[in-house]
This record gives sequence, C-alpha cells and structure tokens, in this order.
Amino acid sequence: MKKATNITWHETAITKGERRAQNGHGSCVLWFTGLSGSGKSTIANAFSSYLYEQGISEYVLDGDNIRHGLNKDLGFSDEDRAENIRRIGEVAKLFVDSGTIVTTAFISPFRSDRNQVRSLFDEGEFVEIFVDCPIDECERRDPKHLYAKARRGEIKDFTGIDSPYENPLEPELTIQSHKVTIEEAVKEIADYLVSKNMI
Ligand SMILES: Nc1ncnc2c1ncn2[C@@H]1O[C@H](COP(=O)(O)OS(=O)(=O)O)[C@@H](OP(=O)(O)O)[C@H]1O
Ligand SMILES: Nc1ncnc2c1ncn2[C@@H]1O[C@H](COP(=O)(O)OP(=O)(O)O)[C@@H](O)[C@H]1O
Repeated sequence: MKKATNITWHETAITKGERRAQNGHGSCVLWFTGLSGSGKSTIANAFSSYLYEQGISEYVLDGDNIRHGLNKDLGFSDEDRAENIRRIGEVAKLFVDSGTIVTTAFISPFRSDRNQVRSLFDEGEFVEIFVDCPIDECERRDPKHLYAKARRGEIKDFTGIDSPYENPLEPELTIQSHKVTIEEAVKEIADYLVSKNMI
C-alpha cells in the first residue's frame, strides 16, 4: 500500500472528552468476534437496541453490510480479511472519537488483526467480546445456509471449514451463545459496561 506524504494531523475544535461529557456516557468499541452463525449480529443488535432505549448514542457496524459498501472490493483471502478488519478498526475509532458506543460484528478470525485494532485505542476503549459457540452448533443454526454451501464446496476459504479461526486469548468478555439466552448476553455486557463506568 502507498504511504501518504505531505499531510498534517489537525486537532479538532471539540474533543472526544467534550462529546462524552455532552452525551453523559463514555464511548468505546464492543468488538464481537466469532464464527459465522455464532450470534455476533444477533447479540450486537440486541445490545444496541438496549442502549438506544436508554438514549445512549450507539451504532452497529455489521460484516455483511460493510461488505456491501465500504469494503465491497474485498474477498475472503487472509490478506483481504486483514484489510477488512484494518478499515473497520479505523472506522470504529472515528465512532469512539464521536462519543458513540459502536458495536462491530465481524468474524475477525486472526488474533494479529484484532490486536492491531486494539492498539489503535486508549486503555478501556476496546472491548473484545468472544462469541464462543461450537462449530457444530453454528452449523446446525446455519441461518444463511452458508455452511451447507461450504460443505458442498460451493464457497471456499470458509471460516471453520477450510479457513482458520483463532480464539481470543484474553477477551474482556466471553459469551457462550449455546448456553445463554440473548437477554442474558445483553445483561452480561451491560453489567460489564456499568462496572467500567461506561454507562
Ligand atoms: N468464505 C467465507 N468465510 C466466512 N464468511 C463468509 C465467507 N463468504 C461469505 N461469508 C459471509 O460474510 C460474512 C463474514 O464477513 P466478515 O467481514 O465478518 O469476515 S472477516 O472478519 O473478514 O473474516 C459472514 O457473515 P456472518 O455469518 O455474519 O459471520 C458470511 O455471511
Ligand atoms: N443465545 C443466542 N445468541 C445469539 N444467537 C442465537 C442464540 N440462540 C440462537 N441464536 C440464533 O443463532 C443465529 C445467529 O446468527 P447471527 O447472529 O447472524 O450470527 P453471526 O453474526 O455470528 O453470523 C440466529 O439465527 C439467532 O437467532
């Protein structure tokens, strides 16, 4: 990738701290990671609704949606996934700067890519949420019939089948979506953010 030259960083007139103070809550990224069908989108959206109902500034960045627009030039090779996650990390950083609690729902299978995103943020702003669900259960759910297609060889490089998923080693939260309900997952995340004085 070409490096930009002759550019200068401009400080903004209004700071992140001022936006947070006006909103009356903190801002962070809730970075969901897990296999396809593990429940990232479902839990991210349920949690976002929970925040919205309380008047908290929130936004969801979802894998499928972002790949329709901003990242429609990217496929599922390891390199393209890395670039996908790099861009989302930068977008999430803008949302956090805007005073928003942003939830992201991307498989983000590689530890190094997730850690690279973590390094963009200040302490406490990057909350990694591992949606831990056995592949058998994801495959049983198969909400988009993608596992079936991958098993038939109609999709290649499918995560968990012929492309790897690296479990987070020290996520802030782990949600076992085959053991807890969506409501319990929402409560677990809310309790975490309350304990950190984020909301
Ligand atoms: N080869 C392959 N592997 C995995 N997933 C695939 C693939 N091809 C298409 N899809 C669909 O794309 C969604 C994953 O996109 P992401 O941007 O989250 O992937 S990644 O983070 O870059 O790995 C994923 O969405 P989720 O099911 O919500 O995870 C799938 O619907
Ligand atoms: N406890 C649970 N948490 C999240 N999703 C669940 C749960 N139980 C069943 N599901 C179902 O599993 C599927 C998960 O799909 P989705 O949220 O699109 O996963 P992902 O975004 O990780 O691909 C949905 O059909 C959802 O209704």
